[in-house]
Amino acid sequence: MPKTDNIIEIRGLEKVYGDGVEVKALDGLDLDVKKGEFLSIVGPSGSGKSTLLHMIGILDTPTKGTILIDGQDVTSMDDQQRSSARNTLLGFIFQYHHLLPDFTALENVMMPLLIAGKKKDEATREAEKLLNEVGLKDRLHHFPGQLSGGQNQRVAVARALVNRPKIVIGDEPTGNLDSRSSDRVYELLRKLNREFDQTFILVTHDENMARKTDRIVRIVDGKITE
Ligand SMILES: Nc1ncnc2c1ncn2[C@@H]1O[C@H](COP(=O)(O)OP(=O)(O)OP(=O)(O)O)[C@@H](O)[C@H]1O
Repeated sequence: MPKTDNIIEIRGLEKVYGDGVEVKALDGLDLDVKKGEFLSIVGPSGSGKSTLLHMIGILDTPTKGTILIDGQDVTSMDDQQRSSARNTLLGFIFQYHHLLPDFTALENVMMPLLIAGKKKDEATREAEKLLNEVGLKDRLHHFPGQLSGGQNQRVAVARALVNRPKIVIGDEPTGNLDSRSSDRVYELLRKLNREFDQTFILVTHDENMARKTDRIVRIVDGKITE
């Protein structure tokens, strides 16, 4: 196979939902994403953006087509390989990835590091650093129930990024945030993208943010139009 600097290669991707009334959410979609690219996905409601993100996140399987992530065909993996690829390659900034209510902001962000086997001191330091960067230095020991929606979202952003996944995917990562917090989160993602050569793929309705990314991929009716 020829060597490529693409971290993601998608070919002929199709997703059909439903038995009875069928909906073709993705309709033969091709997409290459370069390592270290910062990409935004835009398009009208129902065009297939979240479906595509779920496929890239190895959270759902396509009806047809292939997805290569970091050279591995994730569409031919069994469940165990899929979950291992998900844990080692990907970070998620999704609204439904809830924080654990009985743990503080700091503990929630430390969790992925502790699971990965890091020492508590080191995990604490790294989690504190990221929480500081998302502007929550003075909320480390608050529980999710004591934080606002936007603050919880920033905790979730810190948690998704803390173990430096190669690819970070986000569905409206700045959706609940005011423009100042939203800019701040974007700047943080950009900084990590440059420092650690992490690849970012974000679905967004925020044209302002989309314009700042390296490339805008526009989806209409399950196909890429530009
Ligand atoms: N689990 C499902 N079962 C059946 N149909 C689905 C399912 N998920 C999505 N769809 C349909 O697939 C199409 C694409 O949905 P998708 O959520 O990917 O769109 P989207 O571009 O993310 O929309 P939005 O911007 O509104 O979030 C829609 O017509 C939707 O109704």
